[in-house]
Amino acid sequence: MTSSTTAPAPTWEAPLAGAPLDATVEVPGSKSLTNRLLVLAALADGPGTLRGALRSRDADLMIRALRTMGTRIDEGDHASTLHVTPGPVTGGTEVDTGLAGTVMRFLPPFAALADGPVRFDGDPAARVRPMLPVLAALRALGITVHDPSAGDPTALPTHLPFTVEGRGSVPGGAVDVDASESSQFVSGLLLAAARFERGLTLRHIGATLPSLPHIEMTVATLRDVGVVVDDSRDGMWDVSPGPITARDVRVEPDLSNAAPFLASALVAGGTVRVSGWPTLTTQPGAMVPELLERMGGSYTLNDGVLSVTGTGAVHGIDVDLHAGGELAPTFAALAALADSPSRLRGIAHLRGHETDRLAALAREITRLGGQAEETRDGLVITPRPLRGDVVRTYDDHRMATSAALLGLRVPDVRVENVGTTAKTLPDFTGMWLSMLGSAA
Ligand SMILES: O=C(O)C1=C[C@@H](OP(=O)(O)O)[C@@H](O)[C@H](O)C1
Ligand SMILES: C=C(OP(=O)(O)O)C(=O)O
Repeated sequence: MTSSTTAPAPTWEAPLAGAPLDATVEVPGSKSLTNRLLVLAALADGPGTLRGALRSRDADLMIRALRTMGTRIDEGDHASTLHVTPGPVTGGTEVDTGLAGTVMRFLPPFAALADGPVRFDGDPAARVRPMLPVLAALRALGITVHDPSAGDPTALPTHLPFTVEGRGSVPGGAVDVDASESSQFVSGLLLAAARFERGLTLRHIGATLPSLPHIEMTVATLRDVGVVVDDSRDGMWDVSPGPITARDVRVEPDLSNAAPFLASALVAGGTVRVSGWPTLTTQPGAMVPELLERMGGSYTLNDGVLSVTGTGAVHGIDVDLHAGGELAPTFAALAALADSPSRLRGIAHLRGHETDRLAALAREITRLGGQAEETRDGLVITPRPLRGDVVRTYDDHRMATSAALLGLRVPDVRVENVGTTAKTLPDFTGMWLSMLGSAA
């Protein structure tokens, strides 16, 4: 008898926490900072260096894309040290965005500076992520953006794939953008704007603006390299034309990637520490300690070491995560393990993330026997006794890490395609196991 059944995808058995935790975790560099600093280094007035940079799929896609557009990037003694030598931005090339929002949204404005066409494409899952606002802004600035392989090659593409026809310079000026689906539309335009002849006056015209800390991160990284940015009016940014100063910078650890590790202390009890925690940061992960405290943990920050301690009790929360949507999968998993209902609000834009995260979280929590419902702009999660099953991850690194968090308490959670964590954290399973290995 022949069978056309394909073998089930291998799954990773999420380990149960056998005892309270006592672990210190070293989290690699921030994805958001690494990919901003790489873009700015590639546009700078001389060679610069990133230290403690993230090396993961998203960062490596950014490195490859910048190299293909004329930037030289060499590894130093350590893979996380990157020496960046800018060159003229070259076209006649292709950029693979993978599933990286930072690559697909930050690089089209950069490619507008190229001396020829730059074709963008990515993973199948990337082809449904929103792109129109940034492409419409480029077109309004006089840049041709089109898909030569489309039925109407002059139409403005709404999604990947597309081609940006660089002409060697961008006049710049004033433009509107609707960034209600992603702050990355604003960040991408601002990052290249100092190299536009007249700079850029950008106005957000949408009803809501998610991920403000990430826009503040863009403005702060621009100011750090000498770019003049006026953000004194709400929803408006004015970037003056001028040089971008080459620098030698250290990248902060990724606080959003620290979140599932710190949250483990609440689920398993005990203490989890993350070293290198900045006292001042624009990362939305800065919200994590206070949110964990509201859910039953306690924390201290001493000499750059953040320690979160839990008792195993997790309380429900009503929280607006508009400013830090990328934290939602971690908090949804915690909510499913809590002793009272939770509401996560302000995160409608998660429907355009790596996957439709609201649908994916509701579906997977329900699959384990939990109760999770989508609302217009978030999730309502009512704790129920959970049972093990395969958790689908939909190419989403944060679906995988949140499934691991559930697996600390729910026996027999098997995580489909845990390798998807390589998007931002290539050694996730090793780090997770060593956190548990040091259980008291
Ligand atoms: O600019 C950035 O580095 C990011 C901005 C946010 O995007 P959205 O505003 O699309 O949520 C965030 O979720 C993403 O992980 C990283
Ligand atoms: C939304 C995320 O990623 P991206 O940068 O691909 O948008 C994320 O990391 O949670």
